[in-house]
Amino acid sequence: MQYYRDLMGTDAQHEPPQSSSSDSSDTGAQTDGRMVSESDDRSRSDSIALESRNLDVYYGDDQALRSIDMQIPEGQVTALIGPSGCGKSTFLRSINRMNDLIDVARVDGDLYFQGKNVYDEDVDPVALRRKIGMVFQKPNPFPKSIRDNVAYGLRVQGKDDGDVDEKVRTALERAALLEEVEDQLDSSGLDLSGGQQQRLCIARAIAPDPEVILMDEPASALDPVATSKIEDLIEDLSKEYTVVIVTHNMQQAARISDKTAVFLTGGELVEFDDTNKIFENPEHDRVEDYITGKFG
Ligand SMILES: Nc1ncnc2c1ncn2[C@@H]1O[C@H](COP(=O)(O)OP(=O)(O)OP(=O)(O)O)[C@@H](O)[C@H]1O
Repeated sequence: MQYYRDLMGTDAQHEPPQSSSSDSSDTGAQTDGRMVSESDDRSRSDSIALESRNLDVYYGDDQALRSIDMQIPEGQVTALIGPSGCGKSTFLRSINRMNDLIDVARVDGDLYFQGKNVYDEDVDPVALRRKIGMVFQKPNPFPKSIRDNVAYGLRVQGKDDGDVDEKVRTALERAALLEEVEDQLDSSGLDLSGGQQQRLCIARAIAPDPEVILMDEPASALDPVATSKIEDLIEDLSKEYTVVIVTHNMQQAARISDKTAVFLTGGELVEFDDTNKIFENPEHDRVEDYITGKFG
C-alpha cells in the first residue's frame, strides 16, 4: 500500500481507483455500431473492448513487442507504463493499426476489437480509426479556427452531415473546453495555451464519437495545472469511452487508471492487473523494482 500512497502524492485530488467490475451494464460503454457481426463465433464478453493475443511487433529485424496477451476492459482507463523503449507506444499504435504507416513495422498475432481481429484482411484501417481515435504527446492543432479544428474531425470521418455547429459545441463541452472558448470559436486554435490546445485535440478526436481513445503521453508537455485538467478530463471521458493511455508518470497512472499494464525492457508485458494491485502488491519483483524507482 505504501507505494500506492507515495505515488498518489499528498496533493492528489483523486480517489484511489476501484477494482473494475466485470459487469458492463454500469460502465456507460457504447455498444452500437459494432465491428463484430452477430454470427461471429469469436464474440466475447461485452466487457472487453480490446484483446491482444500473442502479439509480436517487429521493426525490420528488431522485435519491439513479444507475445503480448492483454484484455482491455470497456469503459475504463487502462494505463501502459514501463521504461523508455519497452514498447508502450508500439502497443498503442498496434491497436488502431497506426503501425501500418511505418514501413519497417510488421505485426504478428491477433488484436481483437469487439471480437473482430483488426488485422483481418477485410478490416479497413481508416474505418477502424473512426472507432479508435488517438491523441498524441504534443498538442497538434491545425492552423485553423477552433471551430474548424473540431469540425475537421467530423469531416474527415464523414460525419459532417446535420448540425456541425452543435456537434462542435458538444465535443468541446465533452473535452471540458467549451466554457473557456465559446466566445472565440473563430479564433485560431494555435492561439490557445498548451493545455487548451491539448483539450482541443481531444475534442477533435471525440467529435466523430469513437468508442476507444488512445492517448500517448497526452500531458507530458503540459504544466501541472493543465495536467490536472487533462487527468480530470480522462476520468470523465472513461464514463463514455474506453481509454488507453501511455504515461511515463507513475503517479498519473495510479491516479487515473483502473488497470495498469507494466511493460519492461525487451518488449515484454510483465504484469497486467487492477491498478491498485499493481501499485500495492505486484506479483513480480521486477515490477516492484520498477515502480519503486530501483530502475527505469
Ligand atoms: N518507427 C520506428 N522504427 C524503428 N524502430 C522503432 C520505431 N519506433 C519504435 N522503434 C523501436 O521499438 C522499440 C519500442 O519503442 P516504443 O517507442 O514503442 O517504446 P516506448 O516504451 O513507447 O518508449 P518511450 O517511453 O521512450 O516513448 C524501441 O527499441 C524503439 O527504438
